[in-house]
Amino acid sequence: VIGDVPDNDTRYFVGEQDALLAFRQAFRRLRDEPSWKGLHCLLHNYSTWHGITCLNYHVTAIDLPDFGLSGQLDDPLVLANLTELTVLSLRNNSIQGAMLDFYFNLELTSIDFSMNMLSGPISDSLLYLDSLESLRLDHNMLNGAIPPLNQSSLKALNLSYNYYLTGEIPRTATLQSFDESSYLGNPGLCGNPGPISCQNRPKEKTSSFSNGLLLAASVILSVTMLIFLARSIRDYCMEPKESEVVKEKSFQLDFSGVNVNRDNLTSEERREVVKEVRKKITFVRAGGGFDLDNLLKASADGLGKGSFGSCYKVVLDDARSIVVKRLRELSPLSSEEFSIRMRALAAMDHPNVLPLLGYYYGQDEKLLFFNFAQNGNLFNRIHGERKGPNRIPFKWSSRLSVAHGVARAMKHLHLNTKESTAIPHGNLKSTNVLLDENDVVLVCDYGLVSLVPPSLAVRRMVSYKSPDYQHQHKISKKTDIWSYGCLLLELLTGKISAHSAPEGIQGVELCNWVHRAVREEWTAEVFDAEITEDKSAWKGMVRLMEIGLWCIEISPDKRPEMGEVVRELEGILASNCDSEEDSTDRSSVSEATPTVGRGGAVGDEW
Ligand SMILES: Nc1ncnc2c1ncn2[C@@H]1O[C@H](COP(=O)(O)OP(=O)(O)OP(=O)(O)O)[C@@H](O)[C@H]1O
Repeated sequence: VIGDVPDNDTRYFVGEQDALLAFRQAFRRLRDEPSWKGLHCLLHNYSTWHGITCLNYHVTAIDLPDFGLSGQLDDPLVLANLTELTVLSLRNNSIQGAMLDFYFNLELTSIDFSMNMLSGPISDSLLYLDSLESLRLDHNMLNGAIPPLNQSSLKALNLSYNYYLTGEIPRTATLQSFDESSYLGNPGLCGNPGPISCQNRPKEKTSSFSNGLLLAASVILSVTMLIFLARSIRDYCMEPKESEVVKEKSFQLDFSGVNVNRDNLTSEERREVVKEVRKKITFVRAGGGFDLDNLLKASADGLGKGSFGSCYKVVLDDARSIVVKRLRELSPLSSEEFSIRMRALAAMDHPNVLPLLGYYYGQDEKLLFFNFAQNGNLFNRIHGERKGPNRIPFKWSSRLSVAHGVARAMKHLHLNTKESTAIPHGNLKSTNVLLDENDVVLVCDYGLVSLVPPSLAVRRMVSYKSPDYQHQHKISKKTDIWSYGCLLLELLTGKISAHSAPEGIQGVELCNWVHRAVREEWTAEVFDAEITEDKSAWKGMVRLMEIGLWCIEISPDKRPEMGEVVRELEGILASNCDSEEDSTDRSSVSEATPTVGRGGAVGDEW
């Protein structure tokens, strides 16, 4: 029914949408398919996308048999976000490469990849599909051993004519219950109920056997890894409180040293544990996933403790660095509520917003996963190593592009925040502005106001306290704009604001200080000495200071919108480029000292 949107309409199933888009990307036929456009299940609860079925606003079926799909799915977890998927039918296409993994598609009842060109082993993930009723993988080129499928739900199986399946058909009740037609056309496969007896197998099958052994070993290994994952997460959740952890500077997520007696768990219990853990970790971005086993094996270094928890850096085996943000003192949120909020955060996709990769929801523990920003935070860039030999000057043009990047991110957050469910940033400050390896700005810690009780949000958020915030205890877009103004003042003056200084660091009443400077017509001293050397940029600096003052107008109504700020900054950037060109010609450099005046943008007296 069109318009039948649930109350929680802020949710935007970006994960599901992304999964389908990534799937589409692999096949030209789908890229050209006119119906695969726009939102799929979210707004209508039915799909206009050919072959896609929705139920309760989730994708439940992909049914594209005989559809001319030719190509390869490079990411085996491409459909991981389709957690409600029950039917996957891609029969009689030309799909190549490895089979998909279904570790996160636990509701699957029917999988049909028959008559494609799949190669490589049959995915072990099938072992975890408790509701699987029908599995058709016939007429492909799959190799290796058959995983020991034993779900009683499985009523139809066809693995015939893959040619390269090897080893003995596992003696599980389920696999033994099918007749030989399920296994025909695999000369390396032996044992009941297949057509070839293991005794009669030719000698050269040793290699196949060892392949089988290897595969069986890898199945066991991966199950073992998953049990570690489950136990590690459980043990991780019982780690000392974050204050102790941060004090230690680092801690180990690896519990492989702990004497885990895996034999204590029946296979049924193992599967339960693994399923539970998998259900609790959700990746919200296609391609944003990472190997969880790796995550738990790596050691984690404490990055610091903030208002809502602590951050840890974890370096994965593939050298990728992940940040785990461990949240505390949240509102009591059900898994569903938490996931709606997470998906709202994930939907805030912008090149200057640090993307959420995924999250973990446990009873006592909530974790968010992000990429690590290599060049640290803006606070350290402005104030770090000030007098030390390692200080790299933070030039005007870099500061201006940081100001621009933050403004773009804030504009995006504001435009994509519905008034009714308002999630403004809420906590903009220099430690929440990160720089990646190319110095691209990534604003982080946005939207957390939606996760904490209002009383706590009021006490802990809005780092640079605006007068309206102090009086009314209301967090709004206008308090964000105030914070942005303070951030500009910090960037321009190089002074630490008392309101946003990390614990143990002294700061000044920055807004008052700048207003005094303006009132008393101080000149260049108001700016950080590191940038005033570049005299060609003074005009831009003055203009940026004026924008900062505009943002910290006492009356919220007089503060600009972020869109206006972005426009103003783009004006400065354009003239900055001009003056950089001109500055090669010394004659055009003004020698006048800058004076911050009250431009048209600045109104109220202080
Ligand atoms: N993805 C990231 N990459 C690099 N550093 C990060 C990342 N996320 C957070 N940090 C850094 O980790 C430290 C701790 O962050 P955290 O968010 O816990 O606290 P905070 O930003 O100081 O305060 P608050 O919680 O009030 O925002 C900060 O110095 C922050 O800049």
